[in-house]
Amino acid sequence: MTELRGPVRIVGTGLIGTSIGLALARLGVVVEVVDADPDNALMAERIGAGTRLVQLEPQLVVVAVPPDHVGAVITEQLEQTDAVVTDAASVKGKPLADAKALTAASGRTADLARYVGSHPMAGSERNGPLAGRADLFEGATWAITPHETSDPDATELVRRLAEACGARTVELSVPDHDLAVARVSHLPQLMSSLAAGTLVDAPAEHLELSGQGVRDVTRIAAGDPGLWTQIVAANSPALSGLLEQIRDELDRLLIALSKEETDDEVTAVLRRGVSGAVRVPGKHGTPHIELVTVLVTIPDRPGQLARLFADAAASGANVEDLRIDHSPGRPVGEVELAVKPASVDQLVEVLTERGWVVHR
Ligand SMILES: NC(=O)C1=CN([C@@H]2O[C@H](COP(=O)(O)OP(=O)(O)OC[C@H]3O[C@@H](n4cnc5c(N)ncnc54)[C@H](O)[C@@H]3O)[C@@H](O)[C@H]2O)C=CC1
Ligand SMILES: O=C(O)C(=O)Cc1ccc(O)cc1
Repeated sequence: MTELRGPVRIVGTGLIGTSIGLALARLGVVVEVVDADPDNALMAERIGAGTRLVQLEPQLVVVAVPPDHVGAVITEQLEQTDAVVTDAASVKGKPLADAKALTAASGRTADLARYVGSHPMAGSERNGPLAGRADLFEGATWAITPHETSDPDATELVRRLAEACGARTVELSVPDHDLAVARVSHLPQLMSSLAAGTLVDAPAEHLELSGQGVRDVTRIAAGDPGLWTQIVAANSPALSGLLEQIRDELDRLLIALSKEETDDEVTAVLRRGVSGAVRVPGKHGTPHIELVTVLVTIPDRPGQLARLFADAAASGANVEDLRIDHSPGRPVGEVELAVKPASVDQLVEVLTERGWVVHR
């Protein structure tokens, strides 16, 4: 009963809906794509995320529309089908409250047993079907958020959906989910936007000094302001608490900076940051592991990265993470390889032997 057999109907074929469609279609699941914007549904179909008209009843409906519309679309799909319905919205409290109000108004509260919320914790700052990727959720975490009356079989089917997309699932209550994402997703988005916003009036020659740090901090600021306004507004209670905490710390920092002796307070802020940053789990949801980074200078010529990886592999080191800092106009780039401490000596030795310029 809980096997994911399909058909799966995807309502909303933007970045997330198209990526889910591509992942399922790859496994041979029949996918139907629906979108309020016919061009987006057509584009999703053309790139292989599903078909616009599937004559069969869906087993599962995935609602991947912006948060403000999710509750209404969930309700509509519960009414029109006998399928299990899930959604992918970045916030779970508001869609559930909207769906409860709408199903109560039409006397169909019992339908909600077939609804189980979910949230894939992967995406990008891009939107629309063309940004979709079959491997977007590979190795990512996917939150499953059953509510009080969700049917356990429905919850299991939604878990199967996440697993079919290559994700690992975590089950959370709706309020817990919203608190968690306020910390790990919505606050970082606002901090990135605030930092990037200070660059709007910066002179071009200041921006020329930009390195990897500012790129890292501002990457997600490029996210769609329309979507993020809906996410932030829907999660305002959880976010307000965190923003008040940041405001208090900013006030303390400003007072410290206005004094002659600022070092202790500034160091305290920076130390707290180090302690928080190491708590962020590593890739594939595994606990954070201590890694050592090795910086390699790489000539800007075709084939150099492939040669570097082959040489790194020859040393026996497994590259756990990778960053390429390549400023346009420079004849060389820097590649940062992160490896386990036990393999770093051998890596540096082999790379140096083979002519690479390596810094630790
Ligand atoms: N962007 C991201 O990185 C992530 C987004 N999400 C969530 O996934 C959902 C979709 O986000 P994206 O794919 O990024 O947005 P998107 O803007 O790329 O796609 C949204 C799609 O929904 C369609 N749509 C809007 N209202 C509709 C309606 N009433 N009925 C049918 N189609 C409708 C739009 O035409 C568009 O094609 C949102 O709820 C978002 O919170 C979840 C994880 C990551
Ligand atoms: O771009 C990134 O790194 C993200 O983290 C994307 C993202 C955006 C919204 C979500 O609800 C979940 C993930």
